[in-house]
Amino acid sequence: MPISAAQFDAVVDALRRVLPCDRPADTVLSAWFRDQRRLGATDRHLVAETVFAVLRRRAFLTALTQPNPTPKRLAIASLVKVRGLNLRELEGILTEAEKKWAGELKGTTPELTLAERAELPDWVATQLQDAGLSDDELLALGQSMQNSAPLDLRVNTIKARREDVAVQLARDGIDAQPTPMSPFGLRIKGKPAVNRHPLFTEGAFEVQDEGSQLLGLLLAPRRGEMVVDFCAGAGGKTLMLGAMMASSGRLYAFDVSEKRLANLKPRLARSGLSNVHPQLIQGENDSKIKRLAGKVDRVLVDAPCSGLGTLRRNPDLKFRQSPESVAQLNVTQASILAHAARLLKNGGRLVYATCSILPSENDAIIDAFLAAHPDFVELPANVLLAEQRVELDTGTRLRLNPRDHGCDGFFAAVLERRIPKPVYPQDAELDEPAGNAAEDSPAE
Ligand SMILES: C[S@@+](CC[C@H](N)C(=O)[O-])C[C@H]1O[C@@H](n2cnc3c(N)ncnc32)[C@H](O)[C@@H]1O
Repeated sequence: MPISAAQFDAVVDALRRVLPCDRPADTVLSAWFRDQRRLGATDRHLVAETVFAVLRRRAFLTALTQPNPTPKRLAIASLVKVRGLNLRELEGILTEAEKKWAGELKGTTPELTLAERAELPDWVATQLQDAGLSDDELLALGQSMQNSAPLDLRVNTIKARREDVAVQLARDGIDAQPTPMSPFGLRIKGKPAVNRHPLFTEGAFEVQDEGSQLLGLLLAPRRGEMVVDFCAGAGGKTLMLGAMMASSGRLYAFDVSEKRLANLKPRLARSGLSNVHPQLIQGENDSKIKRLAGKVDRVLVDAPCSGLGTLRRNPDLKFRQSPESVAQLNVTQASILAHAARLLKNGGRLVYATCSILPSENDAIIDAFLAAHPDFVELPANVLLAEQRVELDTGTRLRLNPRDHGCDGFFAAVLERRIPKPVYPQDAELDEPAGNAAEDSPAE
């Protein structure tokens, strides 16, 4: 479809705002859209698609537009080389010189390094290669992150059944197929505005990547249990855990961000759950947490991370993360895990998860934790998923990526606390008390 001069100008202006990558691209773009009242839905879609295409293929497009990778030239190169528009479709937009250059682009293939072909920063490619990824694997992983992500829903099982939601959506022209792995998931064809659908406002489903849903299945919280979602954010996973507990027991949603917890409130209201207790904490050392030590059945640590597994949705993270920012995150991740682990009673289960593909945020954190905590053992994720009838075997630790699993890049390890029996009976009282889950509260 041809693109109009106004649409093209909008793309270039939006790119100018987004490309410095000093703030999240989706935040910058949303703010920019708020000021562009004259743009209709089709224009906005085109602008967003083109901006994100440039971010996803920035190394390739930058090489093509040397020595002058301006927002305008990046936009032209993206439309011609990534989207495949022909020059007729750009008629009336380009100057004669730009038309000539765009014509030459058609037959140009720039020389790229392996990391550039994978569209990954050098330091990320190096970490992955050091962890054993071959050139072909690195390339395939990087390329799978260059597509846009599908739209997945998680059906709220306390309000609806997956089959019924799919049928109702189909009646409204939305194609929703069961996700291949998660028993609660639906994958939507295209990008319809599902958050305006009555089933969404009634709380029958939430938007959630299938990979996220698998983390809940690993934790497998049960009715009546005491559960902590340590890094609950806006509650994507909290709501799933609450539904898995059939709205019974107690589910604490901790986070240090007041704003994110505030975003949980309307979602919680829609969900119909009555077992969720959001708690703002000052950090992993907060006294509210200490009061729960040794009393909790299950803890989810969805740790703050680089987000490098979500490059399909947030391609700007490649330019906003660095070895230094990841090193800082590693310190926080290890500290959160160590503090969260103290909450568990004997036999309790903890899932540590990230949406990162970097070994330093994943295996390195778990290996160091296990070496320092002999009272924890690791449970095999593949066996736990098989128990939940999920056909997926990535070994002892869960490792998801868009190339092999069609969902975002996720990592998870499952730990169980096994406090050794005291050798001398008088030592028994030194153990942390098992506590009565439902009656203990961190805040009161
Ligand atoms: C990956 S996000 C969580 C996403 C959320 N679980 C969801 O499913 O929507 C990580 C969260 O950790 C929170 N966080 C950062 N430092 C923390 C800390 N010391 N203790 C608890 N939460 C923390 C951040 O505010 C952020 O909301």
